[in-house]
Amino acid sequence: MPHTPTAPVILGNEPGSFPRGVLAERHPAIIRQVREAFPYGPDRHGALDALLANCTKGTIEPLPADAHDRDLWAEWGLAEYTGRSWYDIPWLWSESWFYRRLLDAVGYFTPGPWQGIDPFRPFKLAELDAPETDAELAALDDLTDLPAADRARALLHGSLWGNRADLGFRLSDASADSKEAAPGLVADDSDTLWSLLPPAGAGTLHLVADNAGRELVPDLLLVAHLLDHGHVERAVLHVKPYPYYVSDATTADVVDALRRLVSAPGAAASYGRTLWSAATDGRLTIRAHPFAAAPLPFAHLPTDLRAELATATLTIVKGDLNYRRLVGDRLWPPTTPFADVTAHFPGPVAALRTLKSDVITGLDTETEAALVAAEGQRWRTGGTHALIQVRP
Ligand SMILES: O=P(O)(O)OC[C@@]1(O)O[C@H](CO)[C@@H](O)[C@@H]1O
Repeated sequence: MPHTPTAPVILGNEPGSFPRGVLAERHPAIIRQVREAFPYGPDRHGALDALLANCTKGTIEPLPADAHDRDLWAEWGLAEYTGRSWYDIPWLWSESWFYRRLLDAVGYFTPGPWQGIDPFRPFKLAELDAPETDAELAALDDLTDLPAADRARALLHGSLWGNRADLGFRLSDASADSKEAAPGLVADDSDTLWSLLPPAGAGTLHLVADNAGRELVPDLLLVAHLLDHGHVERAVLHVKPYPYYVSDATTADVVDALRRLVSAPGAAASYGRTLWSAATDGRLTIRAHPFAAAPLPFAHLPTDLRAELATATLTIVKGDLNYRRLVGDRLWPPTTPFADVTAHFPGPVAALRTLKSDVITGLDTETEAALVAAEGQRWRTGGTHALIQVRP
């Protein structure tokens, strides 16, 4: 019998816990920011007021009878959680539900003037247009003279640390921008990662993207390098089908990032052109599967997506939320082997993640002890540590 490890699912009801803070403070802050960012009329303000009351004090309510995705949410457990407090059900579920309901409140799915308007777009664009993005793109010129393998490693680290502070994280943590990245990684399987992506590889990379802007740009640069240097023949970029977790990338965000790259000075533009032509000839495809915004762990991948990922040479899973979905949003003992908790995944998988929630696996005993001695449990959520974990 294979060993199937398990641990308590994270809920939002533990007083003083990080998840409870997200439900009780971060979500109201996000409602406030979105409200202030658009000239919504009284109907939208009323709907945002109702959501604020519901998500902090109310219970999970059914979707309207004509909701386009009623069947999906039924499959994803809505009936089981209806009538229960947002705090008492799996945190992963209530967070996804928040973004789904926020989009309802701003009219994203309703025929009318606000249909399809991304409520997070002003924040995403501000980041893409920021001087820091210019500086990051200009730094690519310095990589040009490096041997290709060193450039690849630098781009891998760019993609990893690009995850450091997503916009949702920054809304409730004013110091997130100024935090120094810890020098070391808490786990580093990058040698295994490179062994799965040798030069002259003929396979397909799947990259499950996380945030737009300053995370997506380095993700795209890494993909461009891997395509350009023949590590893979094709790449598939998985994005969200609708705005989610404030800064998660959608197709529109990929377009913005690509346009930013091709119009940049210096080396950045040639990465952009590589990607643009790969998209044009089918070597780079974008996928926005509904399951990308599902409130469930990847152990519940639907059949079509499971079959697709089974053919991948490697799937790179970016970011904190995708890590939670990959290993299961549970309070694992930190030394639980990463290979055990990802055994369900249909092919080789790599996680690139900065640590922004309680979930962690795959640490060795010494690393965990050193982190606890230095920081108590703050290292789990502070966004200053990172990992590269691979299950071949
Ligand atoms: O997936 P990302 O962008 O790296 O992080 C998402 C995040 O900010 O949102 C969750 C709390 O809302 C946490 O899992 C994590 O801190």
